[in-house]
Formats: sequence, structure tokens, C-alpha cells
Amino acid sequence: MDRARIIAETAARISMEVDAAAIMVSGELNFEGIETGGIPVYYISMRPKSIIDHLVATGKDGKNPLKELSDQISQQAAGNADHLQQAAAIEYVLGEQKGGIIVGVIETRGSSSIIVHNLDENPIVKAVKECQERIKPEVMSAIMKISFDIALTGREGQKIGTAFIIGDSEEVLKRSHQIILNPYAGHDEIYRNVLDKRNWESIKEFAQLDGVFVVDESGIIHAAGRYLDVDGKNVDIEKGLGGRHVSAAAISRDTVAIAVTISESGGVLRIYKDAKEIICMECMRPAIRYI
Ligand SMILES: Nc1ncnc2c1ncn2[C@@H]1O[C@H](COP(=O)(O)OP(=O)(O)OP(=O)(O)O)[C@@H](O)[C@H]1O
Repeated sequence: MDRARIIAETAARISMEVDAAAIMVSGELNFEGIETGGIPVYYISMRPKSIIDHLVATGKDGKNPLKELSDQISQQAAGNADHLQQAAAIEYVLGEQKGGIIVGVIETRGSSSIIVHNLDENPIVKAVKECQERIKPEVMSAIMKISFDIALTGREGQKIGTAFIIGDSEEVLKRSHQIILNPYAGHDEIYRNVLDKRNWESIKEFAQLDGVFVVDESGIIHAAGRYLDVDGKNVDIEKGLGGRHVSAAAISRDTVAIAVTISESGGVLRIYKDAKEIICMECMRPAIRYI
């Protein structure tokens, strides 16, 4: 029996034994004809950093080759676990997974990992749940879906970045001003509701404007093109990030709003709450269900 089939069958057997909610696969493993006991199999996109990891982990002269190999394996394994954690969290955010055990099979150059992951212990899922104590869960989920879409597809071939400041909108409006005319001013709530998918195209269109979106906890957009008048001094965020992220972190310190940012440069989604970055994830395409 070939190696790939042994791995797929083993993953399926483990999934049935631990009563997994899903099997998530990154790589070209074929589950055709493999009994999974009705557990669905999803394919997730490849880990974007895997090639970089490979380059970093190889070809360093003067190192003990065995140490080099073990470093490489542990680095890959950690990266694979991260990858599954992110992909599983995205499925949770998208409403595809509710919780429970996910069995991941991640294939990278020369190695395969089977990872048994408890979605209830997933740090991204925990952080999303923390936000949902302040913001309606469906609002949080809608904004994250729109954000992934913005990060992955951009607009007319251009990458775009933006930010959504959600909740405590009265205080956020007091601490900000329009840089351009507010495109949402004077419109009925039905055209400003993030829960209505028909409004998503216009949100993506306005995401190209400078400034941020101000959204209340029930999902009504109050403004786009809003500049945050906050003091960015002493905000403790990752080095190299600019005004968008500094102001998002600062408004989450000065109000009880949650700030979701999508960086123009890297397609990375971050969430700030109480001045802290509680989520930082590379945007990935949603998984595709196979069986
Ligand atoms: N205080 C602010 N309020 C609202 N929007 C802001 C603020 N500061 C910057 N921005 C927006 O962020 C955009 C990008 O700014 P900058 O490059 O400094 O941020 P950044 O954190 O590096 O973001 P990115 O990673 O997306 O480039 C600006 O063009 C502007 O639209």
C-alpha cells in the first residue's frame, strides 16, 4: 500500500475513534474510497509560509546535519499546527464548524503530519468568542467574512486595506471625523446593515476609501471614510505597523469598541480589544468540502 493511502486511512481511523467533527487536509492526499464513518473531509489551501520555512531551515553551512534536520522537522510541525489552527478557526468563523475535534492532515515537502486539534481550545476561536461578548456573533462573523474577501480579492486587481471599528459607536464617532463625505449618511438602515449580504459589494467598494468604517454592535454602519483622532503614543503593537493599526489599537483602548484591521501590505487580519492585539491571522481561502 502506498504511503499516502496509509496516512489517509490512519487519519480517517483516528477521526472515527475520537469522534471528530471534520477532517481537514492540506496537500494532495486522496480520500476517495476511504471509510470516514460519515465524517466530512475538507481541503484547505496550502500554507503560504511553508516554502519560506523550508528555505530558512536548510542550507546553513557549519551546522550539525542531524540538528538541522530536527530543527526543520520541529519548525515544520509547529507551522503545520498553526496552519490547521487558522484554517479550523476560519471554518468556525464562517459558521461551518461549531466546535469539537478536528483531525488535520498537513502535507509539506517531504513530510506529513496528522494533527488532532480541539476547536474549543483554539486561541483564535476563544478570542472571537471574547469579542462576541460585546458584539452580536453574527455581526462579528459577517465582518470577518467581508474582511477575508477584501484581503483575498482586493478591488480591480489592487490590494486594499481597511478597518472596521465595531461597537460603542457613539464614543467612536466622538473621537473621529470624516476625511471625505460619509457615503452612508442619510441612508435607511436596510442599506447600512452588514448582516444583509446585498450590502457587501458596496462595503467592499467603500473599503477603498481612506479611513475606517464605524459599525454599531447590531451591525448598522454609521460611517465610512472616518479618521480616528486618537493618541497613538504608548500603543504597544507589532513594530513596523503604521497609522491604521496604531489608531485601531488606540480606539480599542479609549472605548469598548473592537477594531478589525486588514493590512494592505500583507493580507493579514488583526483584531484589537482593550488596546491588545487578540487575533493576528493570515487570510486564507475557505476550505472546500470534498465528502
Ligand atoms: N488615524 C487614522 N484613522 C483612520 N484611518 C487611518 C488613520 N491613520 C491611517 N489611516 C489609514 O490607513 C492607511 C494606511 O496608513 P499606514 O500605511 O500608515 O498604516 P498601516 O498600519 O501601515 O496599514 P497597512 O499595513 O494597511 O499599510 C491610510 O491611508 C489611511 O487610510
